[in-house]
Amino acid sequence: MDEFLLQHVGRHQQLVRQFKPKPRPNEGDPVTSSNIAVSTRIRPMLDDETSSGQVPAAFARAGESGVVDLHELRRVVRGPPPLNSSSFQVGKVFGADRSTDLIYEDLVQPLLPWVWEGGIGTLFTYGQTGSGKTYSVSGIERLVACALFDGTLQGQRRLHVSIFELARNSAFDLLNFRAPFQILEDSFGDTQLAGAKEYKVASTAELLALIEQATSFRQTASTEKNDGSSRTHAICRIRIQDPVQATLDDGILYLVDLAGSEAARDISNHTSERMKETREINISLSVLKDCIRGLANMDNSSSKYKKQYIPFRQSMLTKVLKHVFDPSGNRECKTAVLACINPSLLDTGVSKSTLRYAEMLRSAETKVMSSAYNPDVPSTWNNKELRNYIKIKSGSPSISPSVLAPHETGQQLLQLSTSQFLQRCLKSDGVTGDQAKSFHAKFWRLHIDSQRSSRKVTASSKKERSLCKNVRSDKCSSSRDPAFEGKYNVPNFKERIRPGMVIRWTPSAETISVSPKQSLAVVLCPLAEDEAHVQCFLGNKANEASHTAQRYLCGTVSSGTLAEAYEINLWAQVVIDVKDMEAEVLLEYDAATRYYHTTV
Ligand SMILES: Nc1ncnc2c1ncn2[C@@H]1O[C@H](COP(=O)(O)OP(=O)(O)OP(=O)(O)O)[C@@H](O)[C@H]1O
Repeated sequence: MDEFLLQHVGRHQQLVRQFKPKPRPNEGDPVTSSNIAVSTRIRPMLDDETSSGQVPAAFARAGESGVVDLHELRRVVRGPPPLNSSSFQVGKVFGADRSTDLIYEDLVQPLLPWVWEGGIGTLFTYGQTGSGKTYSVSGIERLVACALFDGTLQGQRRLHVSIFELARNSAFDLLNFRAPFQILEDSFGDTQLAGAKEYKVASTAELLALIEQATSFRQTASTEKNDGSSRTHAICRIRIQDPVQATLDDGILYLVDLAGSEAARDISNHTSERMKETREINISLSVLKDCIRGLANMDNSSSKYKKQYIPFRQSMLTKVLKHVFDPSGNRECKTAVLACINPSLLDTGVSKSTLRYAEMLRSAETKVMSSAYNPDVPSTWNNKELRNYIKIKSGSPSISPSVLAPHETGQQLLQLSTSQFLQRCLKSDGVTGDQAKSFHAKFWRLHIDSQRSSRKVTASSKKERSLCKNVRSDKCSSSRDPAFEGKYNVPNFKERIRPGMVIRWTPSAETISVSPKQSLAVVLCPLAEDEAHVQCFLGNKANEASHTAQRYLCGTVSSGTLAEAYEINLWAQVVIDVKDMEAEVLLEYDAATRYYHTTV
């Protein structure tokens, strides 16, 4: 495939120059107060890539913030290869000309006041091998080391640092000659590093010296893509303790540089030992992806009722990142994710997968904002509504809304630990401990009361959401619509209906009670005129009707978390009349996300 792509770089560049992007549907204002910020960095092409004839195929879209365009060339039997373009929406895109300083200012700097005040903040980078994860994290670590001691953050704090790596599902201490240690969950559900060294640091220079020491111990190897490839996940954990209020939770900042995923092409020359190591890395990244999927599928507006299984205990990496993924976690955390992309034409497949997960995480952040405002349900309040409540209901003197909730939503304030909540209240002039406790109790009472009646709310918002999903799938592109068939003299799809074909359909008045919301379905088998139900899938009966059947048993197709991503539910079936079928739809399976996508 590489050879084919390199042979056609000229055509690729010409088609990319002619590419006219379709504007992405307006997804509303960018989310600014959510707990997860997702950005993408497209690194520059490296000299050896350019000299081997590779060209860039991933671009930040000009004029549309947060959109990445990815252009592949598709191999066809006859004729010149066409361009297959996909676009992805993330929070921000940092193109090849953007510096690490800029990424730090945008993604990580906002985490620092948060962890300084006792919150948990995490930055993790992911992406294929050689995509610039270590380059980005090491730059960011240096900037964090400066910012923590430059006096901008107010108040006295004690800082403690551990740096370790995860390899083969075990943990090794990079500040203690790679000594192995245990990662355990304590009875409060918090992750503990049992046996890892933790150093107290009092200056930028001390912190930088520890980071450098850890880097020298980190396990690297040469890969097809990267001479100094990190073959482990490296984690720098900075614990921030307030010596004046020792009973408060410590703030924790995690800076995580993940090992890169390797495509089949990258591992062709691996020894069996390296293959084993690659398998372990891929397993832990796959669990991470399952956790991202779980997080994206979780409905934050009703999380207490719609339990989503997030398998964060299945790998050491996600155990360490438990605070990011555990839906029942008792501390609010903020997470910044940097999805790193190698722009080369040869890497579009893996880049696509990286970007799909970035989109999934972004959909997790948008859901936090999705529930409609209800004055009796604190979890539906945005920051302005929350501040208003604090101003009116916090007693006299009133608690300062900008100190208690500088940027949080109601849902986020509920996730704040009690000690953090009280500590913030006490910063307002004249507010006593009793007043702070009583306001905390009042806020929580309102939340608990709202939960008792929220089952009804959940049911109705579920209905709204599935209607939205319907609108989205109605818009899905059909590559075999009647216009196409007429123009290119292809037999009408209704003459070609066969098992496995995906069709778009509109439920008629009779079928609407069966499945009012489905608009895509996969054909399973024809039904004879008199057959109300399929009786035997293995015998002749179910399938003996001719291909001119008027009704088909079909599996339903539901929308996934991403736009234009679908899941096929063979077990949820519906009988569809041919007259209700509108067009054939081509879906492409993406093994990485385990969703089907409409082909471009
Ligand atoms: N933004 C950038 N500007 C210039 N060079 C970069 C940039 N990002 C990465 N590089 C270079 O690309 C190469 C690969 O980067 P890096 O080692 O950070 O990749 P990685 O994603 O950490 O890879 P792995 O997963 O294999 O560890 C390095 O030589 C690095 O210096």
